[in-house]
Amino acid sequence: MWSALAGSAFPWEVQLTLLTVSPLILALLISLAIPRRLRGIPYNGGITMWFLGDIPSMVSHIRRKPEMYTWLSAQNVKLGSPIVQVSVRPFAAPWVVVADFREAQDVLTRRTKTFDRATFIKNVFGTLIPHGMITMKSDDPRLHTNKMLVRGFMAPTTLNEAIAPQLYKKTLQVMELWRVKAKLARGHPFEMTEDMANAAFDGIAGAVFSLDDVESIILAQIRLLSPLGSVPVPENDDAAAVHFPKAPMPPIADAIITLTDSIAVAFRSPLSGWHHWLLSQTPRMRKAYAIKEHMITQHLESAAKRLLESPGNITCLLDDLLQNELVAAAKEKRAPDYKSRAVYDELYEMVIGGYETTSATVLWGLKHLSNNQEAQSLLRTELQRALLPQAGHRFPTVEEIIALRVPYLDAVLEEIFRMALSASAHVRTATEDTTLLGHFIAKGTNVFLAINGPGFTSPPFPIREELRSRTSQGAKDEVRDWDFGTLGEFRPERWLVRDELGNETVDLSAAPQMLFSLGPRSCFGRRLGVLSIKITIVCVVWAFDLERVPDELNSFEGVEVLSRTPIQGFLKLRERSFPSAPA
Ligand code: HEM
Repeated sequence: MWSALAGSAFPWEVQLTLLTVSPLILALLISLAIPRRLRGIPYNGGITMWFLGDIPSMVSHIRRKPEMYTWLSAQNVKLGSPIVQVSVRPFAAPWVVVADFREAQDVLTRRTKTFDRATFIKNVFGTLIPHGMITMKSDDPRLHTNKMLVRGFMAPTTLNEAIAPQLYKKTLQVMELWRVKAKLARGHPFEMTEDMANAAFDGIAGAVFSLDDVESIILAQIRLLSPLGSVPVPENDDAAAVHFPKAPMPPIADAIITLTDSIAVAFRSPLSGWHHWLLSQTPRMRKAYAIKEHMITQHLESAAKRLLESPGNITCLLDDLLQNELVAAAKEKRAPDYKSRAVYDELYEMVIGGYETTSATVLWGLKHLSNNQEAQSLLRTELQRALLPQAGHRFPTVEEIIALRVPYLDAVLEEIFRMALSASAHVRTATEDTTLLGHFIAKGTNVFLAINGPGFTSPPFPIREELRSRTSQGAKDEVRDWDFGTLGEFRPERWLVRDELGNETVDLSAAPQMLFSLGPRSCFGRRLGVLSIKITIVCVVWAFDLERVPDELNSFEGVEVLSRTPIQGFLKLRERSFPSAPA
């Protein structure tokens, strides 16, 4: 630098100033980059920690095991503490990781003014849906407007009458695809991850936009595979998987999935939203964004025309949103504003929120059912007892599935949610200086409430009662002493109890489960997600035996894209004299 300046054309005053100021700027940058610790909260030490914080450790973990959240809760175990701090973002305050059911429940449901929607989440989703509610703090004045737009989405009538038929239609399509694949695979396992993600996309995109069948990824795949008489099958190795050719993605699905999957960059990269914003400027992403916008505009315009002619004819969530806006506009004597950014982002947010989360959860569920043959056959027996009299040799109708009252099915679903860990931590940001488990938490700190470690899937850390918040202490009796000895096992019966009349029912406090989070900012689409998962599980178990997959293809390791998905999503399906579709 000295020699470069000496030969430069700058006047000597400027050179002197640069020489004095540059080291100061460098020192300032270094001091900003050095992780600032929260006093008293355990953290990883060591020389690299001094400057880079935990970034090298996290990056090396993600290289071996592509999951950030398992690394986070592993730090609690490593440091032997229910509360730890990690430093994984340059120039940013450390994150706090809490691994304890009671404290997570307290933060999410009772300390909602002190802990709000996280800036981490805003950075993850902010590039694609800056006007979606998921990016907003609870005191954001836009939140109310957005909530008004989507207020009827999860109403039982909307879900049962308009949305469930869409989800059901798409589920029967994936059943048909798997029938074709199971026949071609001749008893060999095959990968389901992509099919399940595509089916979930078809389902949620159908529910939100009522997309045409030409946009269905699953139908394109059926068209490709059904005419094939055979595919190469490894003859001398029963454990080897069969692979199938893939149909090209329909353009709208391709664009939306490209955009949605790109969010993983913001989630995993130490530069988070910045990194994702840069990626979003590439020609491929810009093109995908333009296709998505054009598709929404077209659907909004045609639905607005249709709803003005015949109000109340709701076929998807977009119709419901428009109907809300038309009613509000008429009431307020103004023109409807159905092309606001809030409208576009809320509609697309439903796809982002519902696509990968739902498919990942179903995949984990199917893996557990294939590994637990007893639970699977008990579920089938219970479904047959409830449905055979009306359904006979066809798939149950969507109305029959909705009306099902089978406690064992509800218990299986609850156990799938508990073990899926497709969302393995919930995040909040402190809105003021406060304390958590006896430690000072500075305003602005991101707090990760890990649900994939101690207190959930393994015994909790012992915590002195006086370290808990006042509200947590007050709710002590709401949380049970669970038997952690069996929590690593898939046991749906843990949720079943007898009520005072002796009827079997599900006890939702029987085990620690908060997959959809808790409190006012928990999952908005939970009901839709549960409905979709219920329809899929019933149809799969009705149509196929899920045989145990050979060990070499049966790992329960996960990969985080946006949700945590199995790395090995193999299933071995045996068709049970395939049911016909309802007339
Ligand atoms: C198995 C399926 C699903 C899982 C595991 C899941 C999980 C979650 C989680 C963990 C959150 C964050 C909650 C928090 O910060 O406390 C969330 C938020 C959200 N989810 Fe889901 N979700 C699922 C399905 C869906 C579906 C189907 C939709 C849309 C139709 C959806 C829409 C949303 C929205 C809009 C939010 C933001 C809510 C807000 O800002 O208040 N989710 N979800």
